[in-house]
Amino acid sequence: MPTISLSGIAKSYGGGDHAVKNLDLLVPDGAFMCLLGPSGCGKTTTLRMIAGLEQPTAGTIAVGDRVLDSVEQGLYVPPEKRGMGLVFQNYALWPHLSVRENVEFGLRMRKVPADRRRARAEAALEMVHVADAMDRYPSQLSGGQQQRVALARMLAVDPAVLLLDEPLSNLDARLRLEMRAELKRIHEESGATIIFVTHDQLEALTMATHVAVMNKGELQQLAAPMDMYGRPANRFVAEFVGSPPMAIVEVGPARTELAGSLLRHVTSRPGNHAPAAIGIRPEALRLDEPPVSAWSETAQVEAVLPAGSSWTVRLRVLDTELYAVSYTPVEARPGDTVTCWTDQMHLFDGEGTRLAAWNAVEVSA
Ligand SMILES: Nc1ncnc2c1ncn2[C@@H]1O[C@H](COP(=O)(O)OP(=O)(O)OP(=O)(O)O)[C@@H](O)[C@H]1O
Repeated sequence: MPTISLSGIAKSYGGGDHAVKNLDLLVPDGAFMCLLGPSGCGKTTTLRMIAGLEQPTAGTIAVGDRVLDSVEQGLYVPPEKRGMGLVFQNYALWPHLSVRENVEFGLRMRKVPADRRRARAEAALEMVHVADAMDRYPSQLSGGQQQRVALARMLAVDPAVLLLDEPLSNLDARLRLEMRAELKRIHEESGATIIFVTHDQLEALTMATHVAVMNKGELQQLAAPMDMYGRPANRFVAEFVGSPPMAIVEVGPARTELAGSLLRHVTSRPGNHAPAAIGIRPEALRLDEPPVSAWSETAQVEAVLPAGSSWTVRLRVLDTELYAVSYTPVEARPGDTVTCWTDQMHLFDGEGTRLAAWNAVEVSA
């Protein structure tokens, strides 16, 4: 299926505030696109408009040359004629139908002959690893299995576009992890285009080929996951993507001692102007021997929080608390004085936009 394009899409409900504002988005053929953002940012509304479940109040949605919505031309294609499969957070399986019958349901509606129906349902259930529960009823399955059956029901129809709205939200941590890997495999095997709504940045980073971060109905950035992490377009994306979040140090006129120290380092390099804020990711704040070119300060260790494979350390650096995350064991104890350093900072201007180029300390990711 060709590229899905949204141009100038807006949506307001009953004349109220805009749930989605002037959205331009290209979803390339075969992409795994995650719409990521906090609750209420317009992700679900965007997905529902692509599905045809909501009509935009302005703009155009097209798949290749085929226009699905055009407010200007008064054009609207209903959901069943869009050739897209949908799975929502509250996946409704028919309780009176067996797993197999549930998965065959969509095929039956499309008048697929019985033998082919059976084969495709079985293949889809194999794909999501619930084929052994084929003859059970939904009430006899765990939440995770039900979720997989909902996915199989959609996959059996073999849509070129899969639209998924927080489909893993009801699963426990282990199943979520398993299903993420599963969805990634299904995407690679089927070649389908997937649009996936989530507010979980880890989910987006681990599965997507493209991440679209939204806030307050507006697209903040569209990028490949690691680019988004390494080069966030603005403060919103910088703070939303990454866990623990990036520390942002304001560099206003009444600045903290830490801000002053960072600023001296930044502006000591030729060509660097004073930013309005400086961001440091916890994993970029290091506690080992600093290279000469890095910014460094002495710090007091306030707390060490081991988490199995990583150590989070709360530090007091001059007059400010900062968190460092280390993936090698931290020997320091509370009360110790250590040296912390970084050579990876993100500089933001007064509008919150990340300053594009910052020589010598530009994040390499
Ligand atoms: N049917 C509706 N009627 C009125 N307002 C709505 C409707 N659906 C959504 N909204 C509003 O539109 C905005 C965007 O909602 P939307 O559901 O798209 O956000 P979201 O990012 O998917 O959030 P969540 O993660 O909580 O589902 C919100 O302010 C919401 O209150």
